Amino acid sequence: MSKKRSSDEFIILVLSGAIALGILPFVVIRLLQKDWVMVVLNTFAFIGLTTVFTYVCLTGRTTIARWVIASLAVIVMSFTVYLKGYQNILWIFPALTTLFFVLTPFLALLIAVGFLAVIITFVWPSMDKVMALQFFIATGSTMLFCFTFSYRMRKQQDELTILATQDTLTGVGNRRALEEKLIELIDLKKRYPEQSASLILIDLDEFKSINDRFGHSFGDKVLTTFTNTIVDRIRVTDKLYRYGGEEFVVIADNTSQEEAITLAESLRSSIECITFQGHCSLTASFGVAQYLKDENQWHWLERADIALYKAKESGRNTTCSAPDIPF
Ligand SMILES: Nc1nc2c(ncn2[C@@H]2O[C@H](COP(=O)(O)OP(=O)(O)OP(=O)(O)O)[C@@H](O)[C@H]2O)c(=O)[nH]1
Repeated sequence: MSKKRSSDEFIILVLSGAIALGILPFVVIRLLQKDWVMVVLNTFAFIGLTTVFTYVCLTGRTTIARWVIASLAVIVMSFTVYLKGYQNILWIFPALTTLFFVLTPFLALLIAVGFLAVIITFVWPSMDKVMALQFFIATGSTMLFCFTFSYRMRKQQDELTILATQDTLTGVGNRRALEEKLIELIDLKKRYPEQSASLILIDLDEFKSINDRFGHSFGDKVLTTFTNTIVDRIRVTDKLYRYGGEEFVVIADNTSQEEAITLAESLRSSIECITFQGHCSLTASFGVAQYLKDENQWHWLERADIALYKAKESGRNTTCSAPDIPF
């Protein structure tokens, strides 16, 4: 089955693959010229980059790969300019650009400035004033363009991630974020089956009547007050998600069924205490389900939903436990 690659993996694969292919002709040329030091240096870069390419291809991991590419770019280019002098200065431009592709903008800028400082010490004696000016303007503008581009791209990426995973009204995680978190958590439970995790499905009681009596925007305010109350009460490691209109899920990692019921009961009491300018009070029903070995996220949610249904049937403003139906 073919695996969809992330844009991160794609960038690293293109960079490592393209630079390795670009270096290969120079390994051959330096061999023919019997320039052994350059043969070793270029072969080192070629092997490093093909190793990165293969590693990312097989594992999909990019963190180490980013650092290897950045280190190779800086080390190999510094040695090349040191050995070959000013005639090889052109190569520092792809090296500078690479830094901004693989590292965060500020880190790339810091390393790029250090890298250029090293290069300048090597080429300074062979530069006249005009050449030096050309060098500063060309490298400075390259860094400025790369930094601006990379900074904007990262900001947009962060904004898109928030848009895709956050509920716009309440600011808690949305259904998509919930599904991603459940898949990640189930993967973790498969590796560490001795650790528990529980889901608390929460549904506000008679919320339609709040909307009908006080209006939709008042209903919106009730929803945000409710989520703020829950977020304040749960641990930082627990997370709240909006599952649907007035339905929410708390994921409590490392929490057994009994502990989750205690948590749900304390959340239920906190919600009961909220009053809205004397207009109305709020209650909610809770369904609690501890993760069962081998079940998937849908089965887990379905069991929590059965418990929630039981809570609604028992008269609302109560907490019920999910049945242990094996998957
Ligand atoms: N204000 C507001 N209302 C919403 C939002 N999303 C869903 N709702 C409303 O939530 C109400 C849910 O109504 P029902 O599904 O009948 O549930 P309920 O009235 O809470 O009754 P029970 O769940 O049986 O206790 C509907 O009136 C929806 O319009 C929202 O983002 N803002």
